[in-house]
Amino acid sequence: MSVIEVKDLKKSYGKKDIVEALKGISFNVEQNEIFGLIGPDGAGKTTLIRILASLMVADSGSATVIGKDPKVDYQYIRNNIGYMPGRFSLYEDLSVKENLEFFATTFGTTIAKSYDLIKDIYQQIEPFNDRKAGDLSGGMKQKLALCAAMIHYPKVLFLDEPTTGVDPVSRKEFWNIIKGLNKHNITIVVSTPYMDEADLCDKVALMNNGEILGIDTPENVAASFNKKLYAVEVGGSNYHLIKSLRKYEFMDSVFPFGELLHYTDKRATDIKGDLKDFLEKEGYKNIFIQEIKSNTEDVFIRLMNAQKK
Ligand SMILES: Nc1ncnc2c1ncn2[C@@H]1O[C@H](COP(=O)(O)OP(=O)(O)OP(=O)(O)O)[C@@H](O)[C@H]1O
Repeated sequence: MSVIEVKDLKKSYGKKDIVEALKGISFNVEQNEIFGLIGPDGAGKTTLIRILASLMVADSGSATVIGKDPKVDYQYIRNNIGYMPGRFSLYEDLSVKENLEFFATTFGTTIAKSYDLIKDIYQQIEPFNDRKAGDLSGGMKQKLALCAAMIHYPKVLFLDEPTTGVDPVSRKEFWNIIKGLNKHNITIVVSTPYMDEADLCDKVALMNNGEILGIDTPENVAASFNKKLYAVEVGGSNYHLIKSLRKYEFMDSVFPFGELLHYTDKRATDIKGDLKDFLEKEGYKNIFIQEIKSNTEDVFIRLMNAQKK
């Protein structure tokens, strides 16, 4: 049996202007997996996590978490899962230690009893034990929130965008922590809008607009891009370059990717020479074209474009 089983889950908001936040989502999460919900703002990640954490009820479909229905056995679910919401939800005017003691008491436990589980993270914030939570840095706040979410030895952890707005170094540290939780037999569902974090998960669901566009290991997702992909650069305005490439009769797709453009062609052959000729005729100089490996973001953009059609 999977730790989480979700089947055709639907949820809408509003009465007049209805927003379909989840349009029939299905997936399973296995024991000890780090399962990533990857998608932009509004994809439905928070709604999904809140339903699974028993904080919201779905309109239809079914879900089980550790074998229980969050709608029915919500007390059991709440006692056995950890939930870290997207926005900092601890008491800003309580100190680090007071916050943790508060959450420990709520679950009938103590910091000492949970120390083995939280120690790797807690040791990083312990020097600030007496500091008010509101005065911690963004990264420290996240670590405190994670400790609080784990204080009762949960079997499943739901982390809703834990790294959003956190600096890159803290983001990396946070992921090291998440990876380290594996040894404690904790199954983790983590949502993120950052595509590069997909590679850190065991399995990912690519979400957009209330739908799952694909579920697989990050390696298989990246490999599912079944076209030759090229990086194109001319050392000038990407805006004009996109406009030129969109005129090219063999253009299949083109989109900005950092400083470069990512381009696919309707032909399966190596088109570097032809494309360079075309761009030269368009008046470009210093043309750089290289075949590259696709990543999760390339696949995501392709799937989103297909979803729009
Ligand atoms: N309480 C609400 N009332 C009306 N619409 C809502 C409500 N909560 C969410 N929505 C809408 O439902 C959709 C899914 O939102 P949700 O918060 O689940 O997505 P998300 O992927 O977590 O994105 P975000 O990072 O923006 O929270 C969005 O269109 C959002 O505007």
